[in-house]
Amino acid sequence: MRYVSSRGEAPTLGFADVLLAGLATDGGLYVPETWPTLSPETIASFAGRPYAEVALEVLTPFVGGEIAQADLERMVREAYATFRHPAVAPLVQIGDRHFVLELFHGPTLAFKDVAMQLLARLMDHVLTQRQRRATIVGATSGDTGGAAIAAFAGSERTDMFILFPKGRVSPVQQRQMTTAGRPNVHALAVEGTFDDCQALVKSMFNDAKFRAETALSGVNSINWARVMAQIVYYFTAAASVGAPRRTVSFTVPTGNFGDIFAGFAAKRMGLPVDRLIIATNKNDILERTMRSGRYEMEGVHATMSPSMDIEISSNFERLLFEASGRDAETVRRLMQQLRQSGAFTLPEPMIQAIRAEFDAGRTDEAGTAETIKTYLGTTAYLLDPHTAVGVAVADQHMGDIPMITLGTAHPAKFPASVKAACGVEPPLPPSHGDLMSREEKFDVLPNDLDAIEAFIRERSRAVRHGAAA
Ligand SMILES: Cc1ncc(COP(=O)(O)O)c(C=O)c1O
Ligand SMILES: N[C@@H](CCOP(=O)(O)O)C(=O)O
Repeated sequence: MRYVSSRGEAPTLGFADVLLAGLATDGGLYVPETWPTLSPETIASFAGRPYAEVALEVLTPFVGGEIAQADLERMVREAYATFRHPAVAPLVQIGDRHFVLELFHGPTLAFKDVAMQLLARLMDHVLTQRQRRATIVGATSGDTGGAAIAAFAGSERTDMFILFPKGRVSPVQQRQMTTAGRPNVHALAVEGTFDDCQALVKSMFNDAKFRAETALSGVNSINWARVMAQIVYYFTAAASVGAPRRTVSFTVPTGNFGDIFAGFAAKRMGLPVDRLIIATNKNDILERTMRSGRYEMEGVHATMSPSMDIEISSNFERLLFEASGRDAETVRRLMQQLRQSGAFTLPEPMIQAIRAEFDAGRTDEAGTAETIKTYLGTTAYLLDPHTAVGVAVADQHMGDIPMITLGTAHPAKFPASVKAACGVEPPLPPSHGDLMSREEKFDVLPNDLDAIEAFIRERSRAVRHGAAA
């Protein structure tokens, strides 16, 4: 399996290089050169099978033989053994044909653990084989950071720097990043929004000297391996409600478009998916794009679903590549317009191609709170605010086909918002023990590329020096 960049000007790479590269050198995102497919019999066989077994089957074609099968199998098994639920990603029925796919039973209570637990093992494996180290940078609106720090803390081959928007994550999310107490992980509170943090990360990748000098790598969903690992649960969920015999739809609480793009990938691989529904909060740029065909930034609003407070939805670029018939020149042009003017208009055939497979909906703060309260009252099911956005939008799109809404976070990550919505304050699971009383350690930095690069250079030198001493 080879991977190509959505902007068409970076070298074609194999899996291990894509894993370490993060962003392509032309600023684009890697996608598989061709989509592997799974037969209906294989998909049917996934029902009731252990999650790790299904993961191995879905992931193997993407790895393309670059990691020995026995090693891949061991890493997959170990990654999913960290989950508290034996099914890893169980389905819970909340309506006649409506299910929530609970993706929050991993170490940090959000869907990011599903990919991050595997990504850390894959990266360590490849770095060990190559006798090298990497500096990992990541931007987070709350969940990616904690999941990455939990997965990489103590890794001897990586120094990790996570940029989060100061004051815009929940206290639980912040503490998951700031209390790890490991010398190789660093939480940086940036004076800005998630989009600023993500732009800083992309600028570091586009700074060729810094990238080479620090052996830069990334763990956001710009890294193909993140999206790849997220494809698996679309198969397990659909198979357990009758696929491929039955078609299903998915509603996905969306921000950076990584999770829903994984659903698109599952469909390309042969999963019978009817609609992929983009659910947005007040930050509704994708919902507006679906209506008008114009992607236009207006500024980010802080909401009770903070992990979705995003306007530059990175993985939308992967969809643009597909919807343009893999026309990298068109993608480059649209991305340049976005950089220059904060907007672009999709050519009509592209927006039509997207509308053929995707729908979109939004809900505001009142709608999110109302959904939490209603579902607690009618089904005794407690939603986190992100999943609630998904459930509210799914309810706008219910038809005869089973609907699976992705449950992206545990309500205990957002206790204040959940309590305000329904009066119940969800407790943290025992695995989180003393999280709220541990000592926090983080640095506050300006939204300034030079300052952040200087900080990273200085800190990773100090860590390496300390390790050598
Ligand atoms: C809890 C939660 N829900 C939904 C999202 C949106 O997912 P994506 O960015 O893959 O669209 C995120 C952040 O990514 C998240 O942390
Ligand atoms: N919502 C995310 C934002 C980063 O998304 P990613 O999937 O690209 O890592 C978060 O919680 O950090």
